Amino acid sequence: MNSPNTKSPLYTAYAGSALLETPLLNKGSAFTAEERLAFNLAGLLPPRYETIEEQVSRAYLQYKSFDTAINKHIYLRAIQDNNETLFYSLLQQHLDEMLPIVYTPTVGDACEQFSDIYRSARGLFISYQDRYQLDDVLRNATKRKVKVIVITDGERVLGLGDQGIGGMGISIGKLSLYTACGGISPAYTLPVMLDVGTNNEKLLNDPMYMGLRHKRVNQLEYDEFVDLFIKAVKRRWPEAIIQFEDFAQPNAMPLLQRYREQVCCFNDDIQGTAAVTVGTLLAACRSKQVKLSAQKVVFVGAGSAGCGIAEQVISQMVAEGVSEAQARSQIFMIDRFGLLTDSTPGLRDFQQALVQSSTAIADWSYSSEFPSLRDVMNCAKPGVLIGVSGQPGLFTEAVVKAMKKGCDTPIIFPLSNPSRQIEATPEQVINWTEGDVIIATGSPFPAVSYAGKRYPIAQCNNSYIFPGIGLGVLACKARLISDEMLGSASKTLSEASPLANTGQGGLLPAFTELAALSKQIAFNVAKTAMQQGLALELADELLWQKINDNFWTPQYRQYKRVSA
Ligand SMILES: NC(=O)c1ccc[n+]([C@@H]2O[C@H](COP(=O)([O-])OP(=O)(O)OC[C@H]3O[C@@H](n4cnc5c(N)ncnc54)[C@H](O)[C@@H]3O)[C@@H](O)[C@H]2O)c1
Ligand SMILES: O=C(O)C[C@H](O)C(=O)O
Repeated sequence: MNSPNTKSPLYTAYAGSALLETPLLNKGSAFTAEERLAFNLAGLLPPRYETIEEQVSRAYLQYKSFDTAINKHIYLRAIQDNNETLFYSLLQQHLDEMLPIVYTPTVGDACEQFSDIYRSARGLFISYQDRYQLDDVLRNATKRKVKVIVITDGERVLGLGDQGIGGMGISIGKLSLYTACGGISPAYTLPVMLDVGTNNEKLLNDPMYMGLRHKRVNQLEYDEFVDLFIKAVKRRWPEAIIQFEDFAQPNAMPLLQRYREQVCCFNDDIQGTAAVTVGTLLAACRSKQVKLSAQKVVFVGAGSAGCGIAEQVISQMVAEGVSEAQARSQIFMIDRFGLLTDSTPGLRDFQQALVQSSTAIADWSYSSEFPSLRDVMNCAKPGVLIGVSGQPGLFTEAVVKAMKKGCDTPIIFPLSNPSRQIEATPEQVINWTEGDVIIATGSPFPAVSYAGKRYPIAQCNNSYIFPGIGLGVLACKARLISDEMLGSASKTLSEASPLANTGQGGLLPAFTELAALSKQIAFNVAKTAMQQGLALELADELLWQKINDNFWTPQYRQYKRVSA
């Protein structure tokens, strides 16, 4: 299929009900009289011809008639499975209102209830049983070229743990954002769920559960399966970007390390999160007129996201001129048992470089084996606090007040998703700091009013980053995705901060500006890839042209009939 975005007519052999049942092609009541004749649609549609704007108005009315977020989600997914152009047109016109329905927080409910609310299949469910027929499975997916794959095994969905096959909701949701915010045509995207079983007893005992009903396969079996999948993708679509999404901690980093030099891939929870958080931190520091390298930064949750962000913060501090040792000494990672130190047992590889030395904290006073979050607040006096634990309520009033006592205008980012897993709500943080705080969350929260002032809440979510990275990689045909390319996305985001640029407005640009921002991120990411020899050398003008050519917008094209 040609890019559905070009103005030329689209030639298709589909006709009659097959055409109406193909969501990428279906126009419903917008098929013209001429098309209805040419494609044997007479009698299959109500007589009136409608524009996409009229269809969007009706769909929005219907959307509004649902009271609960999950029912709205189910309704939108049904439109997506019926008519993708209409779905994206509707989403684009109501982006602020509908992103929380398509994506976090509602996507968390959709994953938890995946088998209960299941209507129709989308994407590829590849089960462990299919491991020796992956070429056939990928061939079944689509005849088209696939450019972006979002893959999950559903083991750590947001902060909701193992959701087994329900993780597919995340792959679908992320790809919806690739299209809505990064302009990647839905024709070229593929959500994938690798079903290796689940350790979630509730799901294993649920008669509705649609995934494999056994515990997750062992590590050797798992690694072999993922490897077979990556190799099969390489054979079928050698240029596709693979985005790893919501893998649990024991697999997230090892998979990234194993494949990042072999295929064009990235892990959104490690690298996308690091890029968006450093970009947002830079904006916060700029609006406070301080340097990130002058801050002590505390993380609650030393997992994939926390350690990924920490390493990127260190790189940024080094870029600002401090030594790596100095930068590392300013990072405090807290996990279940307290601060990670060089005497903490059982640390994972990626946590070991992020510990505090026992000598550095020798004069701290604390009562348990390792300093608690509160102890760290009192003793280190950090300027930045980041929550990526998936555990609600960890930023207590005492913790936030202790932090405020030790610094001016703390920067506090409770990033755990979905909303109900957040470490402290924006309202709590603003009350406890008496409004003297810079805050960003991972899920959307409404603005807070405090003492006559309105505080918009920035959503420091990966969705600011990955659509632009995908668009840039596709435009320049980058072979790999480097840390520098992610750093360039971060910098572009920070430069777009209304608060840092003007002293007013949100810390991050509105989601409605994401399409323009994604194009700018794409451009800068592609330039970095070229400088590193990872992509085609293109003149700026040609690169912009490729970005714009790749940017799909939801408009109907005129169809012409070709015989089958
Ligand atoms: N930008 C974003 O919005 C964004 C991006 C990525 C992840 N997240 C959120 O961050 C959370 C973690 O994601 P992850 O990929 O790092 O998961 P992970 O499982 O790799 O890490 C979570 C870590 O938190 C630790 N933890 C659990 N309870 C704790 C406690 N009481 N105190 C301190 N630490 C505790 C765990 O031991 C683990 O190391 C999730 O809720 C996810 O939704 C948000
Ligand atoms: O999915 C999101 O909203 C961000 C992040 O990938 C997460 O896992 O929370």
